[in-house]
Amino acid sequence: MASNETHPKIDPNGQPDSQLTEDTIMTVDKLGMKFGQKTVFQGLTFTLKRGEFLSVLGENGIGKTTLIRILLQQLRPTAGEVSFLPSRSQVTIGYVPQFRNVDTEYPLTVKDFVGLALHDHLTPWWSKHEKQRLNQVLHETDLTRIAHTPLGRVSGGELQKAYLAQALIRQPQLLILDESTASLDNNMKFELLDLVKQYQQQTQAAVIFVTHDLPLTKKYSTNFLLMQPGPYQLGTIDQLNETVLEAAHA
Ligand SMILES: Nc1ncnc2c1ncn2[C@@H]1O[C@H](COP(=O)(O)OP(=O)(O)OP(=O)(O)O)[C@@H](O)[C@H]1O
Repeated sequence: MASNETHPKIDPNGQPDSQLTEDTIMTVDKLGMKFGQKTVFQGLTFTLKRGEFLSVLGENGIGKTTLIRILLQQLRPTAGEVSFLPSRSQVTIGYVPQFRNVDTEYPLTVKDFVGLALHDHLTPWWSKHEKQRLNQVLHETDLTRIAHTPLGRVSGGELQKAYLAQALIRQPQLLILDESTASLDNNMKFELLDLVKQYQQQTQAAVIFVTHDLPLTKKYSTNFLLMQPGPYQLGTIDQLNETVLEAAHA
């Protein structure tokens, strides 16, 4: 777990946390994004450390998914930069999307679906080592029992676990969840995040969790980033109080 001493105090002016440590996995420096004339955010500066669980909060349309798409290099920012340490190629990123229904006729089994993430391209076989890793991740995400069930027949919670298993199979150092618990029932939300936390504790991975869910944020996060129309706020989770949230209408 990252030490609180290296984290910024609540920062209403968006000042950078300049304390790079050997635990730092990512730096975001004066990041800005515009679509045409519309500025989504600007001057976003923070660092992410191994073992940190950062919840990204903020009202609809404030730019949370845009930030994630920049981190995933799906979008190029209009200002500033994101750097990974020691380098982008040495940081594996896992991504769990928002829940979406799968066609009930979707033919792949849970196991085949999770295994898709083993390769960047389709291959007809898996190596012995890959089969072991696949079985291990199915076990860790509690999917062994339904490994041979077609994905179109599983519940919403099981589907999200399958996406999580896909994201974990390459043992990412950074795991990004973009509203991945939305639409799940309460028990399932906690179950999914328990699995995330378990992985994080085993590996010291960093987690970025985009959410509107405050109970989950408070239970699992070490830190928060609150995006809002004025200056954004960063802080440790014990600094996330009602005043901060009310000010942001989050
Ligand atoms: N490709 C795009 N082209 C133009 N505008 C975009 C594009 N992508 C996002 N936007 C706009 O950028 C703003 C931020 O969108 P974004 O999806 O990042 O918000 P969000 O905080 O994730 O919202 P929500 O909580 O509803 O998911 C919105 O006004 C959105 O319409």
